[in-house]
Amino acid sequence: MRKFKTESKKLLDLMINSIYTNREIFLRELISNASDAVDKLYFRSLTDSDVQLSADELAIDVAFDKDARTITVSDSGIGMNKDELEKNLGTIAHSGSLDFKTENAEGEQASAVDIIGQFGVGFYSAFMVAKKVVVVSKRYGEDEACSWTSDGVEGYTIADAERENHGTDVILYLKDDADEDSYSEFLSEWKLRELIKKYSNYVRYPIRMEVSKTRTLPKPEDAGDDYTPQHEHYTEIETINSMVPIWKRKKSEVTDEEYNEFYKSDFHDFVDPLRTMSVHAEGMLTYDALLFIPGRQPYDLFSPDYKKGLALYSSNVLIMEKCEDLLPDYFGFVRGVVASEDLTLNISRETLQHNTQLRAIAKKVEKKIKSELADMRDKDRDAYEGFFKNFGRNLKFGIYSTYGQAASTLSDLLLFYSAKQEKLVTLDEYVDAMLADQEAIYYAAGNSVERLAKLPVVQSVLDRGFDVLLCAEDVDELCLQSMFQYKEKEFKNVSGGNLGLETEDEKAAAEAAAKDNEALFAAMKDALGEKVTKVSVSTRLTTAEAAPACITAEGPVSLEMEKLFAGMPVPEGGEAPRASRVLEVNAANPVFEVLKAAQEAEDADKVKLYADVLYNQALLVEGMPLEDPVAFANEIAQLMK
Ligand SMILES: Nc1ncnc2c1ncn2[C@@H]1O[C@H](COP(=O)(O)OP(=O)(O)OP(=O)(O)O)[C@@H](O)[C@H]1O
Repeated sequence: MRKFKTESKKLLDLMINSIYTNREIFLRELISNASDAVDKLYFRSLTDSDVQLSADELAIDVAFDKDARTITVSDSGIGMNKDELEKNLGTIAHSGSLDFKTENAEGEQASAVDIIGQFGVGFYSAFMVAKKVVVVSKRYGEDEACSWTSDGVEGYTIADAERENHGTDVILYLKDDADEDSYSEFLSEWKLRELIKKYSNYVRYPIRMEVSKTRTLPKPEDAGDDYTPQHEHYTEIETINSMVPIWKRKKSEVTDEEYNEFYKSDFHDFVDPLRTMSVHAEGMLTYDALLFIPGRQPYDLFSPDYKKGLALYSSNVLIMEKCEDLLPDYFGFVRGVVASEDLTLNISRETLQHNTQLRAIAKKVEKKIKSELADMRDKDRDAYEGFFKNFGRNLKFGIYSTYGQAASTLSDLLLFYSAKQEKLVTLDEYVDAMLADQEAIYYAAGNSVERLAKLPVVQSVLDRGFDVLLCAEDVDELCLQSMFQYKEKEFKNVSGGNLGLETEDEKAAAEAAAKDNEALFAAMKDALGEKVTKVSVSTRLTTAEAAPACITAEGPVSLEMEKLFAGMPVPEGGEAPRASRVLEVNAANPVFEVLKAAQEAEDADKVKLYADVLYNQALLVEGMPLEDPVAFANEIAQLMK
């Protein structure tokens, strides 16, 4: 069989320029290699009693030199000799680390190490930012040090070198700044610290860097009253990473305080999380997850800039800052971390090869969040109401945007304001409190609970003993309508078509009033024209005390939805959907007698005037805009004359 030939120059170019989308990951890759090298030596110390290591040897150092434009990553790990430099860095896609892992997979101590490398390409990412890379290395237990130098284009040279102790220095000579590409940004303490924190915070060995600090000098004894405190700058070696991932620790051993601090620092919040959840799963896929429900609503939650997702770690190295696939949209407010050693990464470590793994984790994560919320709803109602105030909208929108599909997960988490109980209730609580003969779940939609509570149509349902959910958020009605029903009880808008709540007597009375006053209703419909589809006798306003008239909507578009659609952009040539409005007249209210009298007197102008006034009043009560407020004001003035 013939062997494939490779154009190594082209392959290298491909490695450097096509694999990664984000060049700042070069530091992550070099630190991961250093960590692997330390890990290998640590492994030796566990399996060979002649190998004794000091704590200092189990560390990684990062340094930079602004003038020389270099960044150096050093470790006191296993190191490489000439042959290894040739094999590992001279062969693209050869991973000495993968070999190590495979060779030692069976050993007793295998679980003590956490080797990150597997593809044999990460090192070359250095050439995204460096025009030259020099590696100086000395293999543990050997006397000679050697170096490997390359410009990442033509090839590499290997030579003898000096290094006191075992380990490796990787020295990057940064590229020159070009118009749009600045490499100098990496030559700063602040930037390197940020990158270490972001990608390598949980690497198990300390990553140290010299940092500059300021301190106040002690006040001299002979200082006078006018002494102003003096400061001095100094440098100090500091460990930048926090090393132990909090999600790897047993829940019982971590204090709430520690979880809260972790949440606030890693997710940039200044308020403690409302709830913290931890998941540890073993089996086909072993992983840990640490999830937080924020204690406040992020200011950009509903802006297009908000990105949902959980941080994804593999072998303690950050793979994705926000892995969207781990969270459904409706739980997009949850922050947290998923960490697993079992993920099949793609070569750039930017994504996974198998989405089935993500799907399996996402399913578990969703279940966990749901059960946590249900638990809070049942055991800590105050906290839950606080949560719902912040994120209830996400849940309602989740039901609407999935056309009701998410209702099976979310509907029992919803809260609505009950007009009868004057507090927030769940749908279960509403259904449990339903009267024996109640067939539907009644709701009213508008823009404030207080206003809705006063609506005649709401009062008429309450008067019959039925509770009404007062829905004051724009998404409420869309959410209820996409669910259609809850526990086989249909949702019904109290200002929708006939609710069928009237008694036989009321029905008969309404029919009689309609029959006796056909001409009056025809005249009123005539007067109102296209504004209404019908003027009829109300079967919901049936007492003298109830309002003289109300507006209801027949058909699928409710009055509240009409308002909502009116605020949305309409496609060209289209028209915003309108509700079919019905003016319902209360035949028991004294006003009806006045109407009848005007009709009997054949005073068409008066009938028109009254119809207009009643219609506009009903619109006002509903919170609907008047089509012609000036005309309405004139009509009222006319009545007063
Ligand atoms: N600091 C180091 N000390 C010792 N060996 C190293 C060091 N850096 C790299 N190597 C060797 O070079 C090999 C290639 O490194 P490279 O970063 O390209 O790939 P990798 O780490 O094996 O895999 P991946 O592409 O998944 O990161 C490593 O497997 C390791 O054997």
